[in-house]
Amino acid sequence: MSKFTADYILKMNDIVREGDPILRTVTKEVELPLSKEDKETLLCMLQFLKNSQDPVLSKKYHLRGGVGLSANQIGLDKRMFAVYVKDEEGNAHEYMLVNPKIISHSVTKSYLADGEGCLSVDRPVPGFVPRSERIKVRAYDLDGKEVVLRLKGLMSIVFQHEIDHLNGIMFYDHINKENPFKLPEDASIKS
Ligand SMILES: O=CN(O)C[C@@H](CC1CCCC1)C(=O)N1NCCC[C@H]1C(=O)Nc1ccccn1
Ligand code: NI
Repeated sequence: MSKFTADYILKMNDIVREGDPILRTVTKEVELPLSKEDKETLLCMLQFLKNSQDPVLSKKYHLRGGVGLSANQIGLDKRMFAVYVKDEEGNAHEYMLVNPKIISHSVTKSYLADGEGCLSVDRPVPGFVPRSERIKVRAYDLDGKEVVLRLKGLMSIVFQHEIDHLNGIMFYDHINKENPFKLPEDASIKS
């Protein structure tokens, strides 16, 4: 069994930082049906995100708040990620998915108004990160069942950030070098 069992409390020192080659790796597809080990790792990753957004636990464990986490960010060459996002109404949306593929996307772009950060990047990198405004994703859940998700808004951006990680892409790869705050005409800004 790997270190990342369901009851293992993931901390910031378990998260690899830029410079580690695993972050520039195109991660390997995960075998289906999911092994017990891979299921436990995903549960551990989701718990980290929940802890990181909990006012008490994030302080107790010194966690930076995170809404998504990819397996290569904890050093695993596996095509899987977890997402935990609370929406404006306070409803939580959680996902633990493997072998994701963006099967279609909008021409229109969107950006986070404050740019993006990354738990694997210990420095601010200013600039807009252009992303597809809407995406359709096919992936597999913990039971190995195929899921197709149509995403927009913040969730679409989070999924693109995580799927980028699984392809060895960092958010700042998308920032315009000449003018980091360049906006094409058809962009909508998400705050
Ligand atoms: O690969 C995964 N990561 O690197 C964790 C990242 C993933 C998000 C970055 C932009 C889209 C996905 C993460 O969550 N953060 N990045 C660094 C610290 C802040 C935090 C964050 O952006 N939080 C947030 C954003 C919008 C709304 C609410 N909270
Ligand atoms: Ni990241």
